[in-house]
Amino acid sequence: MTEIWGLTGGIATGKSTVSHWLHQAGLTVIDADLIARQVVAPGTTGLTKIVATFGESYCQPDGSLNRRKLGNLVFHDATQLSRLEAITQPLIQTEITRQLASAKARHDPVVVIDAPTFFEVGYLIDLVDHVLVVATDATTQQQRLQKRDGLTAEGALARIAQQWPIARKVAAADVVIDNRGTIAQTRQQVVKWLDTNKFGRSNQIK
Ligand SMILES: CC(C)(COP(=O)(O)OP(=O)(O)OC[C@H]1O[C@@H](n2cnc3c(N)ncnc32)[C@H](O)[C@@H]1O)[C@@H](O)C(=O)NCCC(=O)NCCS
Ligand SMILES: Nc1ncnc2c1ncn2[C@@H]1O[C@H](COP(=O)(O)OP(=O)(O)OP(=O)(O)O)[C@@H](O)[C@H]1O
Repeated sequence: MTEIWGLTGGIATGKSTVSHWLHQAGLTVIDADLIARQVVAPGTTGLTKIVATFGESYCQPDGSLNRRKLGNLVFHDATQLSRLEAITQPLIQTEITRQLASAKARHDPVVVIDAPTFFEVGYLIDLVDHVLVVATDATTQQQRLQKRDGLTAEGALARIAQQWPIARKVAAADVVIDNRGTIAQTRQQVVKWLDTNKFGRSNQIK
């Protein structure tokens, strides 16, 4: 029997950091952000549809998607974000469902679906047994996002505004990892969660 967990949080609250440790500990991780990139790689129908919808100017000279330009458009305009999601979400959903079926067929004991818009997309909640949320306060979130992605305050706040507020995600969580402190403090909480549930090998986390 495969136990399935959702892993989510707000943009830049630390999902990838935690997800990386869960992978190191031997859990099967389905990474929605990675899948979202794969379904719009050069040569895919996803990219063809994006170019047909938003225009050739959203492609770089090498034929790949101009992610920064498209991000600046859709994260400032909810209508444009909906148009993009209408293209990408069905493709992402199909691939997540396929990877989950493979993991179940292999009898993987624990599968984690790591998705930033886990609650927002609606369908993922029905696939999992429990949800783990990685959270920070709003100021820390904004500071880390600006630093990581080289964004202005306005650019960071626009991206944060496209998701559920982090407090709403925390309220909907079964387990919350508090990532306001140091990386070491967060790692300690993840190790405790793994050990308490007897999931994977927490001593493999680096
Ligand atoms: C708009 C795009 C091209 C911007 O690319 P960029 O490389 O700048 O960002 P990246 O994809 O790494 O995402 C960074 C973060 O933005 C946030 N984000 C991404 N997509 C969305 C969305 N549809 N709604 C709200 N937040 C989002 C997430 O927190 C994500 O972790 C890209 O985010 C995209 O294609 N988004 C639509 C696909 C999607 O819904 N992805 C979420 C996976 S469930
Ligand atoms: N406890 C921490 N202390 C300091 N920096 C941190 C901490 N946790 C994460 N970071 C940094 O904050 C940034 C955001 O973390 P991360 O990329 O893991 O977030 P995310 O939730 O996966 O973001 P996204 O939604 O954009 O995919 C990264 O640059 C990461 O190195």
